[in-house]
Amino acid sequence: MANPEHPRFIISNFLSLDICKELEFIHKSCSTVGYRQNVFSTTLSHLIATNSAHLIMPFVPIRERLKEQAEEFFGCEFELFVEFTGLISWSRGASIGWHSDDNRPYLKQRDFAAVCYLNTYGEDFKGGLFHFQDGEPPTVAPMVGDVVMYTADSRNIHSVDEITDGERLTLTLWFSRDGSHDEDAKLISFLSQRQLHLSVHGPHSFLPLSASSKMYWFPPEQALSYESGFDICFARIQALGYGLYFPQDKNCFSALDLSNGLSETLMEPLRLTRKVELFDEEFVNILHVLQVVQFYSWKASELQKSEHEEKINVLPLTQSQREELNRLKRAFLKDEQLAETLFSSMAVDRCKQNPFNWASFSAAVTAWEAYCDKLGKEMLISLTHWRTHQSIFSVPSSDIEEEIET
Ligand SMILES: O=C(O)CCC(=O)C(=O)O
Ligand SMILES: [Fe+2]
Repeated sequence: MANPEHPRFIISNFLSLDICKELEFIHKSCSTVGYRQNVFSTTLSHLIATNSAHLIMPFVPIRERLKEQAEEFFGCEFELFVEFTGLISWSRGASIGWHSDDNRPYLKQRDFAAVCYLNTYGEDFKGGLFHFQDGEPPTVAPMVGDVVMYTADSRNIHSVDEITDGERLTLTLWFSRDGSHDEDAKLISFLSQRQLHLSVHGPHSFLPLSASSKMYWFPPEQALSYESGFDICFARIQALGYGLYFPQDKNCFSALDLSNGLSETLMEPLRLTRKVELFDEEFVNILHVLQVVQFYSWKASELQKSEHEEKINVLPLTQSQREELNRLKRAFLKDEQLAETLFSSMAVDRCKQNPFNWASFSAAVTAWEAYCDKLGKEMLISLTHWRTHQSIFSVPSSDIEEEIET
């Protein structure tokens, strides 16, 4: 039973390293500007809104296990509801002072919090220690895979120190006893609207689409003028050592219509470059490129071990293409220093272990499609069960396989 004065728990190694990496891949390819300064977030409804609903699948078993733990630990007689699920990253400069999680009139429905750490204090970021104002333990140093759970009321006033380097990443959930705040019901209704026309056997479109390009400009108050700051997708691609290039014929950058929004341009088809080379395959938009490059980062060591037969289309960049590339960079990374401060990784050594090569990158493009296709099928079958039960849960894999076969 929980200590009634400060009901809280820490569970070590709750999530495997692999699932933490998968959630990092999802966040780094789908996040938008967050609700606090220097914070970025990925919500499940945002995944649905950007045609990436299949990416909610990895969250399903985790939400289920966390809810069970919360019900058991906090001795709930009735079932709890997940009120919110989101990936949240904190970059340099982000922090939060003493607060309880239900401290606003519109947050009163929050009864319990679960914060899962997806990376590690001291290794992936500096600063960012979690403190409870009273009781034990006074401090939690985030460790990949660990979870801290606490009641959202004033018995668990807490704070997070300012991040001073790297990026601190969490999966954060809140639970409510009040069924009218059930996130599942809202997500199922949204999914039904978006997915109804898709069939399990038909061709899938898992290519990401933008909800609103304004959500990707940092800082958000500059998203109307684009005078300073940067596009967060562009910055993440650049942080991994790539550049972007628009095929000249279609979207001539010099003819760009700024009144339409600078970031709108990034929703046009484009190509990827690295150093002095152009990868001669078209991506539908920047979100597509971002998912593939983040997928490659996640899977690089696996992909480099396997043999690749495919023919790889890589061309040397011409002088005029290089100039175009730099022009784009100046437009989308107005403040390159700020982008580097927020997104540069402390764990550079990991990249050195997996030197880049186009053959394994090409294999990543194919592997990413297979990954999305598999999750997409699972999602569509699960949705029929979720609709029946008005609840999001893991449908047994035997049921899913049976329905894919028939
Ligand atoms: O990330 C954490 O450790 C806690 C964050 C927090 O307190 C909040 O989001 O309310
Ligand atoms: Fe909090």
